[in-house]
Parts: sequence; structure tokens; C-alpha cells
Amino acid sequence: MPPVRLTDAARDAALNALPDWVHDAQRDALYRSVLFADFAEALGAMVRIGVAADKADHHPEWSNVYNRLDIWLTTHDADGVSERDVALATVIDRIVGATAGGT
Ligand SMILES: C[C@H](O)[C@H](O)[C@H]1CNC2=NC(N)=NC(=O)C2=N1
Repeated sequence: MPPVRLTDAARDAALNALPDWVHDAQRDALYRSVLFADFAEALGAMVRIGVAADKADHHPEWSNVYNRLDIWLTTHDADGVSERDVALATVIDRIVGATAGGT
């Protein structure tokens, strides 16, 4: 099934269960930043997230500077946030730890 853009209300309801994530209105994306102990920890998490994302065929937009990882989840095929982004956010929280270093 092609992904469907969530309504704003459905997206906000999903965000209630993802306290480390916010809606970035400019990019229409779920957004989280994570601070790791150092670059090696950040890179390790990126590899684990990347493998999970590729398995799900749903890929993050992200930026890494040393120990900081900024992540945006949006669905290009749906022009906004879909259930796929909510699912990937949940997987990412499991990998990096919910609230562990999140801002
Ligand atoms: C062909 C392939 O399934 C699509 O291009 C997938 C790949 N990964 C993707 N990732 C994200 N974030 N959004 C998409 O719409 C998307 N589409």
C-alpha cells in the first residue's frame, strides 16, 4: 500500500507517544536530535538505524556533527508525515534509547 499522509490530528496523537520527537513544520517532518558520548557512538547508532531503515525501505534525513545527530522523518511518497515515519521513530527510540540524550 502506498503511504498516506497523516492528518495533523493523527500526527499529533502519534507524537504524544513519542515525547522525544516534535513536528518540524517547515520540513513537515518528525524531528529529534540526539547527543552521544562521542563520534564513534553517533556513527554506531547511524549504522544500526541505517540498517533498520533500509530493511523497512524507509529512510531518514539526518545530519551528524561529531556527537550530535539530527534526524527528520518524512515520507516523500506521501508529501508529509505517514505511519512509516511513526514506525521508524519508534525503532530509532529503541536503538538510541528514549530520552537518552534527546533534546
Ligand atoms: C522505491 C522506494 O520504495 C521508495 O523510494 C521509498 C524509499 N525510502 C523512502 N524514504 C522516505 N523517507 N520516504 C519515502 O517516500 C521513501 N520511499
